[in-house]
Amino acid sequence: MDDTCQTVLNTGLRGVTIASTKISDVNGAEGKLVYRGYLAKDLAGNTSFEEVVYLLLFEKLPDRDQLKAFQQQIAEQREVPEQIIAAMQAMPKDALPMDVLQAAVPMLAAYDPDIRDTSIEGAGRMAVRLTAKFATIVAAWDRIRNGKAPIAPDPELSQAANFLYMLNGEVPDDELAGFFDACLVLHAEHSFNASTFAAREVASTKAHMYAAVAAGVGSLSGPLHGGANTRVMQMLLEIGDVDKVDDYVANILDTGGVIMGLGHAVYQVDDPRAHILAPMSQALGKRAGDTRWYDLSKALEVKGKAAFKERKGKDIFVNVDFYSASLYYYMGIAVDLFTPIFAISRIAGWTAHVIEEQYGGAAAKPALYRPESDYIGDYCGPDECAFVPLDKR
Ligand SMILES: CC(=O)SCCNC(=O)CCNC(=O)[C@H](O)C(C)(C)COP(=O)(O)OP(=O)(O)OC[C@H]1O[C@@H](n2cnc3c(N)ncnc32)[C@H](O)[C@@H]1OP(=O)(O)O
Ligand SMILES: O=C([O-])CC(=O)C(=O)O
Repeated sequence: MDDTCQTVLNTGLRGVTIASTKISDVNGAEGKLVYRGYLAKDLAGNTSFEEVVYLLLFEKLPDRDQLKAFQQQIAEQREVPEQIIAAMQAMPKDALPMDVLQAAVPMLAAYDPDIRDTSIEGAGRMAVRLTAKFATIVAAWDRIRNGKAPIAPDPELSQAANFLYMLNGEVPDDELAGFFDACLVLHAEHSFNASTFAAREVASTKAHMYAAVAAGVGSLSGPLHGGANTRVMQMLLEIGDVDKVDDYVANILDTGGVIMGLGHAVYQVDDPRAHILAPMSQALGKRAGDTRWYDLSKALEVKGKAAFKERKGKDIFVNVDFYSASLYYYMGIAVDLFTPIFAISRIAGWTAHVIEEQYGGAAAKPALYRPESDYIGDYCGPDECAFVPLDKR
């Protein structure tokens, strides 16, 4: 390894700043999340997902006319080529939804008329297409795997309401659509999280947007990242009852496991998004006349935090995936769709970051991410091993 390199071995790059960005800021100490200067908590519930996509892509909030035109642009791009739907119909019905979504990304690239256009305008059009179509793919897959025909998108509906409509065949009421919209707003962007970093790393090679986004989807699927929301719900279902929380927590910590939805690589306080998601989960529980999953989440938060502190002598906090789980469950969404739902929102952040990576961020950086590694493998004594042909080994 080059002596001039800063050594941050096996730290997962925690605390290492690798590039500047104008897109978002995560203040881990204060628990603040800012999208292009605006607090995400001020945007959720007060703006639509489409407004936030516009903000992330075009660096400012739209005025009324700009928003109307942008909503129309998104609505016009929601249809997915029938060949891709046919390919999905040919897939095994038990395929993982994140695999299906990831597989659809290069297929979408094959149908994108701008795929050879390297201009920033072309990238912007690709970003809009991907954002519009992700929701259609996720909803279509859920229907296909359940033996139902996909529902065509309704251009009159918002991205949030249209997703729920394409999933269930029913237009959601305002409260449900509003809550789902707020979820999309809250999941849209989070600086250099693992999946965005993966997307930016691919974009740094000058590969096209779809190649970068496919990497982002793969990274988001992991249980330590976006995949945690599905695992949180599986954990709640496994516990099943508030009375069993103590035993569950003790057992998981005794066996070196992790409580899904707790802990974060950056936040040293509660994730600010959890404070908005939790009351929405509680409200939907009340509306359903069954607050069990919210109550169980709350008990798990309290007891999990206390047990962690007792054992490790330090605090742990809830992250975005903790309360989104019960919230989506109350919406009647299949548990393994929670992470694809994260993706139908985070696509906005990924595409904004790909554009920033390729067409200019806040400051110049070398085009290609290429860190060093420390070789700790074998040599044959002081020298490299002498090669032995196959038939002499
Ligand atoms: C959208 C998102 O990506 S948000 C994150 C979603 N992921 C999860 O909810 C999965 C559960 N959480 C975790 O695994 C972790 O908290 C992470 C990966 C998210 C962040 O981890 P980091 O801050 O890097 O901490 P790290 O994994 O190094 O853990 C530090 C210590 O806390 C422990 N710890 C961290 N999170 C948890 C948890 N949820 N439950 C129990 N112990 C935990 C670790 O075991 C480790 O203990 P040790 O020091 O005795 O080895
Ligand atoms: O920032 C992270 O490490 C994970 C996260 O919360 C997100 O991607 O929303």
